[in-house]
Amino acid sequence: MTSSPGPASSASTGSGPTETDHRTYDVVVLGGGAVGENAADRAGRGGLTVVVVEAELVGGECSYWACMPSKALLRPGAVLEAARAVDGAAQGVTGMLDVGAVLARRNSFASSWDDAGQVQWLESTGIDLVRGHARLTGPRTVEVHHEGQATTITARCAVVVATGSEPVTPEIPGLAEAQPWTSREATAAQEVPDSLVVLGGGVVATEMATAYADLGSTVTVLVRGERLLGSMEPAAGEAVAAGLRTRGVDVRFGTTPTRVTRRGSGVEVETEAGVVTAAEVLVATGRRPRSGDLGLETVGLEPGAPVTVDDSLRVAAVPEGWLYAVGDVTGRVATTHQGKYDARIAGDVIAARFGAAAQEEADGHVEPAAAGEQPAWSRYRATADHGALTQVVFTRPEVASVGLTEAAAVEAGHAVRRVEVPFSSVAGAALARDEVEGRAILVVDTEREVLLGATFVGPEVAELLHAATIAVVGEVPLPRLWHAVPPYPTVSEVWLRLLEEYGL
Ligand SMILES: Cc1cc2nc3c(=O)[nH]c(=O)nc-3n(C[C@H](O)[C@H](O)[C@H](O)COP(=O)(O)OP(=O)(O)OC[C@H]3O[C@@H](n4cnc5c(N)ncnc54)[C@H](O)[C@@H]3O)c2cc1C
Ligand SMILES: NC(=O)c1ccc[n+]([C@@H]2O[C@H](COP(=O)([O-])OP(=O)(O)OC[C@H]3O[C@@H](n4cnc5c(N)ncnc54)[C@H](O)[C@@H]3O)[C@@H](O)[C@H]2O)c1
Repeated sequence: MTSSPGPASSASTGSGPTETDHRTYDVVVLGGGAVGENAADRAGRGGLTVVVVEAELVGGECSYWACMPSKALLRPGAVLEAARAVDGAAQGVTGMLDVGAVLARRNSFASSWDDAGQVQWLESTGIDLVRGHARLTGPRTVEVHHEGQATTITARCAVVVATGSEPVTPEIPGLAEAQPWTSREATAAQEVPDSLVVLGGGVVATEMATAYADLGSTVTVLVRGERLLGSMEPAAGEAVAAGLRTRGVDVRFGTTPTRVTRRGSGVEVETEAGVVTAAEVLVATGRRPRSGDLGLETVGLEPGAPVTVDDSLRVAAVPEGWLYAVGDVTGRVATTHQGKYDARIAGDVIAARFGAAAQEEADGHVEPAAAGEQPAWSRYRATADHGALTQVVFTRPEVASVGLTEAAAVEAGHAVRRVEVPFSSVAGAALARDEVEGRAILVVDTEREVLLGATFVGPEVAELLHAATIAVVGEVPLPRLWHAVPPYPTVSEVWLRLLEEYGL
């Protein structure tokens, strides 16, 4: 163990990996996505030598094929629509989206799929990068293969798995052979197809249906179940379905394809209710942990399964506490911000157990800070993963949620009251756009009079969410929230309406 970040030991004399390259670091992070980067950064700040192993682009899915490019595709349509929603401004907005400019701006937000900037950031933090596909070969040992060469890396302290997730393609006859789009093609496309069939009713399906409708595609969404955004409040899915239909999207519920065939310049999607043809088909039916080819079996774990962790992000099933996992691969969270939260905690736990501070404590015979179970809301325990997850769906209307839905709260055994108000009761919302739509929902624990969850559905509600998150995480009693006065005339006055509706 070294006491400060710096060059780690290496058996290699050359500058790059060779066939006999063997390196040793305090911490080895498998996967350089946004989440892995954060774990590496926090461990490094704690005085440990760290290497990140990355098979594709440093920055991962979020930077190049997920959050950033998808939001860049969605934003221009949202801005145009916001202007059109206000009389006086609407008259000044007479044109359509400039599709070429939208795609060019998206390219820029995806750094043109070049990770030089993120590599530079790694270098600036003193974290080393090894490119290639990593596999565990046993406790604390990783082998990396890249362009015919192998590097063996030994971790003195910890290995962190941060390899993300990959899309699932359902077993529909002909679908795989039809070479469907996944979220990668949808977020990176350089041309807009005339028409698009989307399979799925979750976040990717609704966001990409919105984006491609904005860009001029004729979009059909085939949903297996009876609602969109099934894990959120039902009102969210209903509003998003209505919003998509208003924008010309054909949303069909209770529809599962029976066969998909690519013919000439398009695809035919057969369903029990008839055939849908389109230029492309996008599969947006969920993701699975990217853990199938990671050597998990060498340390007693199941390849392909989520890498299950405890609240310190440690893989408890592996003895001696050297294996950690963060991000999508854990099956615990599926957003960048929640993955990064876990990564900050994992990095801090590792630094506290093995870093310079831990050394000082151990020398003084004091128990290292992150050993053992930590109290709720400790910086070494991912408490927010249970009951305070946040998410924004960038559809129109937007959906922003934190914590438990009413159904989840009831199922968890809480005494619950649902409080709901329309944005039409808020002066600031009427100023923001001429036709006010949307609603705010609170889920209140009536025994403790604190919030268990909140959902906002409406235009540009994303920025309203953090106040709710603070109330949930801070377990702020509603009578105290009464003293948090929202300015007039802002949309945040919806908080006042909600508390009045509750009876304060
Ligand atoms: C279309 C879309 C839009 C999204 N939009 C949002 C959003 O707006 N906001 C949000 O919070 N979340 C969003 N998400 C979710 C978000 O992208 C993920 O939660 C996030 O990328 C997970 O980060 P991660 O670091 O765990 O995994 P990834 O970003 O997948 O990173 C994992 C990295 O590990 C590397 N890797 C994998 N296996 C190996 C190996 N064996 N050896 C070496 N390297 C390996 C990969 O190449 C990759 O770079 C979106 C997802 C999709 C699909
Ligand atoms: N704004 C954001 O935060 C954002 C945006 C996009 C994606 N993401 C994350 O990425 C993850 C993946 O998104 P997603 O939309 O692919 O998954 P999802 O789990 O949100 O939705 C999957 C959808 O596919 C349906 N489905 C599943 N199997 C099917 C089958 N065999 N046939 C037909 N339909 C089927 C489900 O019923 C559901 O409607 C999500 O967990 C989400 O958190 C986040």
